[in-house]
Amino acid sequence: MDINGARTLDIKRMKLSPTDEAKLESDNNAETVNFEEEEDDTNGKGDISLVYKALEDSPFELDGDSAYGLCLIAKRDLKAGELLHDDTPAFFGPSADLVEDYSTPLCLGCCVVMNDGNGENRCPTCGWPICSSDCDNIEHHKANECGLFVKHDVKFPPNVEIQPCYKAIAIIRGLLVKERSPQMWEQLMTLQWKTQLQLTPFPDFEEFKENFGLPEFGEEEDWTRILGIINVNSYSFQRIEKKEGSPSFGECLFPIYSLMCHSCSPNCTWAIQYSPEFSMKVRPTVDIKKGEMLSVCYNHEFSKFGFYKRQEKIRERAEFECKCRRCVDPHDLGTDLAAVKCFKCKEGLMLPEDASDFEMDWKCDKCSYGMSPEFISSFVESLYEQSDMAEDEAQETGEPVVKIFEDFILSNSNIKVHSNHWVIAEAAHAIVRLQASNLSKLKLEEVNRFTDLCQYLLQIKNVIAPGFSNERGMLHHHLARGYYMKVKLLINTDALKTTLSEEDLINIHNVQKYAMKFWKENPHYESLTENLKREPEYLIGEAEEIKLLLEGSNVPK
Ligand SMILES: C[S@@+](CC[C@H](N)C(=O)[O-])C[C@H]1O[C@@H](n2cnc3c(N)ncnc32)[C@H](O)[C@@H]1O
Repeated sequence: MDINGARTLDIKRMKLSPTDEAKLESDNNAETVNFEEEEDDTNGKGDISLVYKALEDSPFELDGDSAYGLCLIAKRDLKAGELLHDDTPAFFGPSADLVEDYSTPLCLGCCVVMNDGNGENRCPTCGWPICSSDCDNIEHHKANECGLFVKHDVKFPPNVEIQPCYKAIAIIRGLLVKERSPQMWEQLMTLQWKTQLQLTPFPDFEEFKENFGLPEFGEEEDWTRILGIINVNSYSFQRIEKKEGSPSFGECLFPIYSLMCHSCSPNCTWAIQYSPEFSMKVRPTVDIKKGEMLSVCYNHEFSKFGFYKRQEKIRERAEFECKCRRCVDPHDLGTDLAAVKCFKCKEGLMLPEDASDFEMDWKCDKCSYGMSPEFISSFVESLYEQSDMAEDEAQETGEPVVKIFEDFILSNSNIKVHSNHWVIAEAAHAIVRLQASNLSKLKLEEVNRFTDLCQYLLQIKNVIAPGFSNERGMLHHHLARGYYMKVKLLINTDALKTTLSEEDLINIHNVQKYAMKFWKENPHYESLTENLKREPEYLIGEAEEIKLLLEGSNVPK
């Protein structure tokens, strides 16, 4: 369950007029050359002493690394699960990536999509979308663009497309930090604002400012700098729901956690709290030794892929080459999430020898047969598409979707790809998600298959998302609920005592306890909708029943 969407790092492209796009296209090469010739100003020229000062009381400090740039390292040994420093955003803004047009605007206060019959609600002062009277007085709106829009008579909707319009709200709030808090501005100016690969050119802001209605506001250089800082550093949230059915989409710039680096097998987990003001919480998922770098996974979506596709995504969308310990290993830390079966001998496994060489042929470890990465990539892509069509296939054929996923696993696992290959793991995950919402209706053999799949996924996550990670926590939750259903079914057929020993029941209770601990200490918990909060409540009741059973009572019924 990915509550917070992703670290933004998914470069948001400002849509420019066609003329500008063409101009940027032709300027692009020249720009790259200039960029290389320029002295390296990737991290800006703010006052770094302010960063040191801001970190004085925290259990981590600033460090530098040749592969990662600035990063945070532990000042003392950190314990798995301990809550680190809460960071409040220097500014945030609604993110319109998933919104189509101005008819369902985003609230400038809480970033909720106004699709609940409140699409016409406006701020009484500036006339821009505000969902309710609760949001009228939100400081981030009132003290920022609200007055500016009144002063310059900027009306909603402005004469620009919806995505850049909302991006401009975040940029304007960032620019206003310069006047409202010069110290924070200096601190922000130390942040990285250009990506390593620099695939997306910066827009020419002059025309945009004109169309938006703020031709005189802010220097173009500062607009560019703040957009760059947002693109490289902001964390986005996509699924925190203020109320059921009305999701919020936004991105926040955190002055401290912007310095944390990414890992595809991280040692910390993060969450953005919806209220009071989008604070960010970070916890180590494993014990971290003094001097070790803290890392989070910027985008959980990427983590599921094997090394090749994952790196491709990170390069494309975050514009850097990931140097984490998982990405430098073609074996994905021994899980072999990307390994395919040899096309020739059908026995060996194919992977490249060097994960950092994207053009290297993949070689069979038994017969040395080689294939190009492009071929392997399109082969894997077509397998994934096949499993991705399961829902459509189920609708067309009337076959249960779980069966279609099962057949997919059966015909590909250990036949065309490694049994841990990410396309297989994804199909297994799809089954777990589908069956989890249907557990009380499953037969014993289906429940057994469900718990087997949870364990299969756990053996992968134990390596790539170790410790107290969200992924392992959720899998323990599903496993615990599956075990409980099994106990219940066995009791109903009077087969409990002959099937499960007392030791088995103790193990089941331990899994329940682990899952409850995951919920209790989960930084995502407060952000869950009421609906999702019911899940841990079921678990607590079920754990109580297993405990009573262990003590000799005759529950559950
Ligand atoms: C949010 S910033 C982190 C702080 C940044 N290193 C700095 O110097 O300010 C994200 C950037 O850090 C670098 N980075 C973070 N994680 C990395 C990783 N796993 N491998 C390589 N570079 C990484 C990339 O340049 C990325 O665009």
